[in-house]
Amino acid sequence: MADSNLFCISLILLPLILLFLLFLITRPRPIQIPIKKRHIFITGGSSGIGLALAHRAASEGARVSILSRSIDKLEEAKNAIRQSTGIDVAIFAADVRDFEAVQRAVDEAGPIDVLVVNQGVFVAQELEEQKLEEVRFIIDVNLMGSFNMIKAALPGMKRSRKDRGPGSIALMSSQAGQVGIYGYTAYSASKFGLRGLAEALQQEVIGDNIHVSLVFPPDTETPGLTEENKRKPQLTSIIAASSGAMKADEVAKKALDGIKSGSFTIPCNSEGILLAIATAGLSPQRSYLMAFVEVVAAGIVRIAALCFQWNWYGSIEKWHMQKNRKHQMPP
Ligand SMILES: NC(=O)C1=CN([C@@H]2O[C@H](COP(=O)(O)OP(=O)(O)OC[C@H]3O[C@@H](n4cnc5c(N)ncnc54)[C@H](OP(=O)(O)O)[C@@H]3O)[C@@H](O)[C@H]2O)C=CC1
Ligand SMILES: CCCCCCCCCCCCCCCC(=O)[C@@H](N)CO
Repeated sequence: MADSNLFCISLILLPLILLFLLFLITRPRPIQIPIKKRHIFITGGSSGIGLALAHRAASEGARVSILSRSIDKLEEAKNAIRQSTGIDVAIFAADVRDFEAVQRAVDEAGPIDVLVVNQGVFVAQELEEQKLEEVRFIIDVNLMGSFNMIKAALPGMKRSRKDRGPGSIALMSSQAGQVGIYGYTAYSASKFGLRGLAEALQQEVIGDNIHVSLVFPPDTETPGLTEENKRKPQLTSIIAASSGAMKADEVAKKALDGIKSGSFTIPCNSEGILLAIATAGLSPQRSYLMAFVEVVAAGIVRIAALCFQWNWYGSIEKWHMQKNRKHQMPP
């Protein structure tokens, strides 16, 4: 009897002790990043997720700047945002691969409070089929382009922090930046790279009151995805379907809410929450409640992850079998 009482008490007490311990140690400390009346600078803001973010930020009362290459698409985006919100956004035509051009845009735009590094290109293909040129293009735009953007914006962001409150740098990764997916060797590498960049950068800029976020969307309905789908290995589509698809505006809402609440990791759907727990690793965590979930769910989520791999390798095996069968058929 006494034994079972003790068991019941520890069943309640142990989680509470763990929760309290995590409350004491989780770092960095929680932060709120206001958006209203602040300058938000969005790369790749002329299309898809970036455009949806620009819309939202403008309607929430932020001063918005968007940057991308095509001036026509920028003008079109500006007009669309003006029509739906009555607000004018500033537009900057530059290629993120060109540091000088990016620097000029940043200087002209003025002090940035929230930088959203969202530009990205994606061409899914088996590495054996993909030209090295295309690999380099993906790494250059997604990873080096993000370095260029941050290098250009950071000095101004630091300088203006004291009188302008907390700043934020948010990077658009992808669920393919949490787990490698067939057809995404180059793309996954570029997005995994962003995580290393973000984790290291957060330690470097916390002292300047700048807070880093990483957004991990699943497939999202955008002009970019439509283009990608024209030429995508079947297995890439099958595996990516494990996480379903979202609308650009839904992703933009998750991203903006995550940025405002200062989250380091921003998942976008329920599979994304599982992925975030499964890949928590040594990433910073501001919420002791999320830290609690990560600790308690780690084992079971690893089992779920292994089930997903089991399912994916099953699809790969089946696909190879079908391919071989086709090859053996007489003409
Ligand atoms: N859609 C999806 O399924 C998912 C997308 N993501 C990520 O979200 C981000 C946005 O994707 P999405 O909205 O679909 O993409 P879109 O292709 O719809 O838009 C991409 C934007 O980036 C700009 N851009 C592309 N290359 C450059 C460059 N070299 N310099 C400056 N701007 C550039 C484009 O304008 P322009 O071409 O005129 O330069 C455009 O504004 C990307 O980082 C992507 O990897 C993550 C998960 C899923
Ligand atoms: C522990 C359990 C985990 C469960 C969930 C696993 C699901 C993973 C699916 C990954 C999908 C990747 C889509 C990439 C989208 C993208 O970035 C492109 N559309 C852009 O090209």
